[in-house]
Amino acid sequence: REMPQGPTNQTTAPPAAATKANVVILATGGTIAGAGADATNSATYQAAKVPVDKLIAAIPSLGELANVRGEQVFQIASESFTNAQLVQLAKRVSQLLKQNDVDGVVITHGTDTLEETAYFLDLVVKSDKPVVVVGSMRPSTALSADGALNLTDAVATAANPASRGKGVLVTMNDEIQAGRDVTKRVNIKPSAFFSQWGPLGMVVEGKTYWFRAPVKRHGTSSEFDIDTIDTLPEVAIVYGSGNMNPAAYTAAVQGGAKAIVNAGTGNGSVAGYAVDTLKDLRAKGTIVIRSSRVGDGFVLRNAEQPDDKYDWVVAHDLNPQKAKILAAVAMTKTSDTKELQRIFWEY
Ligand SMILES: NC(=O)C[C@H](N)C(=O)O
Repeated sequence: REMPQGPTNQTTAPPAAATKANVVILATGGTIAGAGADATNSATYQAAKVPVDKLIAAIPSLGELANVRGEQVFQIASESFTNAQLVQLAKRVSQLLKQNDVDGVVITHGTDTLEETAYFLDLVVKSDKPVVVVGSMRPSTALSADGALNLTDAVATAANPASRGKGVLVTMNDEIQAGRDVTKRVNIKPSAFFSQWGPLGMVVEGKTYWFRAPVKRHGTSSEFDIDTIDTLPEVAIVYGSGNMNPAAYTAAVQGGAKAIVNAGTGNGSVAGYAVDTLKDLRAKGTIVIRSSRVGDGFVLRNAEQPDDKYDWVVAHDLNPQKAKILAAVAMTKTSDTKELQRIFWEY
């Protein structure tokens, strides 16, 4: 849009560029950078195709919210994210946030594992500056594509000093969610992201509106720091179901897992016929963490299973994929189960 010209309009001119926040957009791929063959292709497309400079250029109004610049970190679909990439991305975020000329960071990301990355950054990036992770459910080539507005909301949130100290945030479908709590709940609609504790706020027409703030440890109050983490231990999730095969637990450990997150039925329960397998693995050193395949609620210690007696850990309200992230981060420091349980209560 054209800005007013000439001396008579000077008092109504937008704020000078120097007063705007500097936001770096780190692009990693995903559907937000996806492209389909036709505008009717909302679900059939290739993720991770459009480079970050093109994403930014497609939304000229971003420049009214902040001084933005892009950096292509990866170009992948998020289901292909590895621990090595998580570490590399977090180190880059940490490095950027230490710069005086960076006020906030936005990360464009596939939605499949967006919740893992957001929680990981929440735990290990020691800064109060806003970090916002964003994706889209439809590629930019589709009718009613959601990426441009989600990215606009992310930049608006990252540029706003009110977003500082609230942990890593996620902007999807007009909402501002806590990176710790949010999870992908629907695999095909723009309203895909949900937190059982509710969104923190909303973004409407480039303005943020806040209603709550996280209480769990994160950012500068976290004991973890990406600057001292180079690798993450292997953690496996084993899914509970009726008539499940306990050999899945053993196979995970044989495959290199140092911890198993049990995506248990109900309140993180374990089939009676599988208990001995898990007790045996724990006796040989594997960390056993009880989470639940049920989306909401939280696993209670010593309910369903005697965790004190078996020396198991409970995942609190973290779903299995979030519990996997916290376990991996925590185990860079300790394999003491009392310490691990403390960490699961606090983060
Ligand atoms: N909507 C998406 O972004 C899904 C895609 N598979 C990804 O996670 O990269």
